[in-house]
Amino acid sequence: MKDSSIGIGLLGLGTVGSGVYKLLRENELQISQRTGKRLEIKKILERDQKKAFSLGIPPEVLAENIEEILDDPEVQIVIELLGGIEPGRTYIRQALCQGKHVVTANKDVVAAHGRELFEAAAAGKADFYFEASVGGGIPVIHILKENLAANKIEEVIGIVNGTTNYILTRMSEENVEFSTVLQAAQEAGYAEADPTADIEGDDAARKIAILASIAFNTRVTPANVFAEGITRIAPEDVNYAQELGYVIKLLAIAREHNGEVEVRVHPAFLPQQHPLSAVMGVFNAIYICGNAVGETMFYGKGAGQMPTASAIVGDVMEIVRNLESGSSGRFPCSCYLDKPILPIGHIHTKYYLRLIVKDKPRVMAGIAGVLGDHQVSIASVIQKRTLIVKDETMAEIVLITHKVLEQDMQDALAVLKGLSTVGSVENVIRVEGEPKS
Ligand SMILES: NC(=O)C1=CN([C@@H]2O[C@H](COP(=O)(O)OP(=O)(O)OC[C@H]3O[C@@H](n4cnc5c(N)ncnc54)[C@H](OP(=O)(O)O)[C@@H]3O)[C@@H](O)[C@H]2O)C=CC1
Ligand SMILES: N[C@@H](CC=O)C(=O)O
Ligand code: NA
Repeated sequence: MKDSSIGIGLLGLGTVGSGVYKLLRENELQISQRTGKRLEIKKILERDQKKAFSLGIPPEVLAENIEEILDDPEVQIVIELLGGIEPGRTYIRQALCQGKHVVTANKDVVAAHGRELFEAAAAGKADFYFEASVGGGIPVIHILKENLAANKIEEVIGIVNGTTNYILTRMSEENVEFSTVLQAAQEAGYAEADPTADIEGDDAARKIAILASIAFNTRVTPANVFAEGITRIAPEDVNYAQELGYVIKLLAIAREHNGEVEVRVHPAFLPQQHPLSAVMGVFNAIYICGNAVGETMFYGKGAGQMPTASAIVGDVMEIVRNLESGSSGRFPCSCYLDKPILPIGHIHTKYYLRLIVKDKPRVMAGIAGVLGDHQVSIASVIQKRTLIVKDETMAEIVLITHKVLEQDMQDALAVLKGLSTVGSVENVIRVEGEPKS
């Protein structure tokens, strides 16, 4: 009789790993009914043994080292939830080369070392699934790889970092200090071990690199992605956005233009009527436009123990079904092309500028002159606040520009910062779309 169980090796028993352990136990009957197999965690690699004890895991399940898992013939599936690049990358590669199937949530590793690991999966005729690496519980990887595979994908725009969306939501709804909200996100288990990756945009950059690679069938790595985080966002910017009919979101944007791939992560003014504007808190959403399907959007919790565990166990169950049907390793190295990446200086977009300038005659004319010299045309101006800086009366100026080449905007800003009449350029935020008039 065919073995009725599938052996699993679990690497990491932290936020997500413990969630996977709990989900496999809580939904054991449903999972076995849907796969025809009992999923059994044979070994766990976790250096903080208190986490195992708190879950009532018997000591004999804890592996002394990775070899106990990689060399165990009863371990058919390895779940990597250690975080960071090493040793996860090495363990994943070793498992795949040995023909063990792997599931991970590790976007750092998948984004930076995908090519190497897909080649290892092909060599080992093993499945390598990473649904949890982007959008947490949202099945966006499966949707792009399978359900939307018939489309020429035109653009992917995502709110793909739960920590920063949670921070921006609370800043706009409660006017809470950035540091207070970041601490709350860490306590909730949303943030990375090093939250800099979240707030500086690097986590979102890894995720859009993965999505763009699949959507445009090309290799995009985090090094290709222009990334800017949310640390410069001030309450004034949130209020001006609201007044102008926008919200501020950390957007991950990927488009293909005539064979070139545009891929960037930065805070953006998004019209309040855009579907992504309604995405609040730790929720993520990925808006995908394909030439056949048109506009679609997928929404759910992008971080957190159980939503992420849901994606992990879903991948494990798909691997079990593949084992049963003899279709493991179906995605050998996809024929990824190497399409050129559009340099950030070549994008055309609108900008929000917030400047502190001397409150004197002809100052505005001077600023308009510099912008005009760099083909930057002003669409609207707000000046309603003055403040005293070093005993001098200054005015806060907010400008929205028409679309302009990024390089021209950056050149203009360099000149503006040198003007004696400009106290400071407080913030520059790209604008995506038009608010409803
Ligand atoms: N948290 C979330 O909502 C989401 C997380 N992810 C990804 O999932 C992965 C896991 O995240 P998360 O569970 O939050 O991270 P945690 O830091 O909570 O868990 C990682 C666990 O692995 C342990 N560990 C790390 N390195 C080793 C090692 N070399 N040997 C043994 N144990 C080790 C850690 O121990 P110690 O505590 O001692 O470091 C910790 O217990 C990451 O790649 C993350 O990016 C993806 C989507 C959502
Ligand atoms: N720190 C990440 C966790 C999920 O990938 C986030 O906040 O989205
Ligand atoms: Na996902």
